Amino acid sequence: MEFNKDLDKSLKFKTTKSVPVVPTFEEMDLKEDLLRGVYGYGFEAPSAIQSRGIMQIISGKDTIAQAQSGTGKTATFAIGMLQVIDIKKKDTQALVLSPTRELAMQIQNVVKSLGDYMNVKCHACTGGRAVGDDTKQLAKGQHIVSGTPGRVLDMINRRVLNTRHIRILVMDEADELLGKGFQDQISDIYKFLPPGTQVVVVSATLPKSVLVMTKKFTNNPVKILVKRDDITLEGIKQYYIQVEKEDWKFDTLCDLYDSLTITQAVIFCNTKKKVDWLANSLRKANFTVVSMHGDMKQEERDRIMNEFRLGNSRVLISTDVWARGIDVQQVSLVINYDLPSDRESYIHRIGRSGRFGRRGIAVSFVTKDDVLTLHDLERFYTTEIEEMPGDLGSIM
Ligand SMILES: Nc1ncnc2c1ncn2[C@@H]1O[C@H](COP(=O)(O)OP(=O)(O)OP(=O)(O)O)[C@@H](O)[C@H]1O
Repeated sequence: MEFNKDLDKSLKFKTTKSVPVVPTFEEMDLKEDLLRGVYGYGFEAPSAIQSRGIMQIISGKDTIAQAQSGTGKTATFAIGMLQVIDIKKKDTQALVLSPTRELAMQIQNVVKSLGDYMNVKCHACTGGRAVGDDTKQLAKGQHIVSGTPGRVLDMINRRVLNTRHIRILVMDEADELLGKGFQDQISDIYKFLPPGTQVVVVSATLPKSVLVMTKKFTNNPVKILVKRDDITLEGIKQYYIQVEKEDWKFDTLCDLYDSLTITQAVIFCNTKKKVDWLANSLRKANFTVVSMHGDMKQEERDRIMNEFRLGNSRVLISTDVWARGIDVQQVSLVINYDLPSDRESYIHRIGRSGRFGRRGIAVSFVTKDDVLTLHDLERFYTTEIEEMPGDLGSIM
């Protein structure tokens, strides 16, 4: 009996008591050139997760950091890493893993910007590019590597990425990385890291099954967690539109098009094929859209990302390759043309809007078959998804 009780206790996950809140960046005692980088990037005060997480990471403790979408998790681990690396040494001292190439590159950019005055070298090590380029870049010495699991593992196996001096591993979107698709690669990479490597686990969603799994990688971690009913953001209003059947979605979307272009919008479909079909159909109907998914060549993906980030294209259609982490502040509207197939994806998708306190709107198209899934989302996150009032333009 005793044993079971203990096991039960060990499976309870709660935010660690006594995680201090540090209200300003000055009080974090950061290196001067890092602090300059933080202000230079335009940050004035730390967000909730930054006030709690940065110092824990700097202290060297394994850290599980959960916070709502768009609330500054990237800078939490970026500032943490930049503070602890020794810039005088050329070795790779920190490794960040994330599930998509675009996210790994975005993280590289954030690290380089925050670490600009430190002259940090940070390389994005992602699939879809020439291996030779990685080899060249890594040979120059990179303090921090931000990559996708497959390419990172490949570079380690080829002895191009030396793991001997790595002291911190960040798993961004950790629940995705520890899911079926990446689990084995993550375990393989982990085996190459020096014993005692500090592990930082980050995501907006951390289901219990994943928290259980983190036990394999972490040692008595500090936990900063969000209760399930606090995961959805007040600033993102959630609506649904009931459509009789699948065929009606297209006309519904066409009716909304003008509102989509007021700022920028992302439309999610569940398959690559459907993304292609929807993009082509909209273009045939004379609407301007761009699309992106994992079967496209990397140069094409890069081009679309650039155009979208610049605001030159306003409506992007994509798969869940775009669901996590991607930060384009001008996105204020997310459409689920298809409802996502899991609860976590819903949170990540709608979180592409409403970045850092901005307002966002999420609209899900719901057929009769989806009604139960929609109710499940409402119940699970204790949130309200209302029927969309007539005119989207009027609520934007
Ligand atoms: N302290 C800050 N002050 C002002 N802006 C900030 C601050 N921290 C982060 N931001 C901005 O907030 C936006 C969202 O940050 P970030 O992408 O790190 O969110 P996230 O928590 O990782 O979200 P997601 O769960 O979607 O990955 C970014 O544009 C970032 O530059």
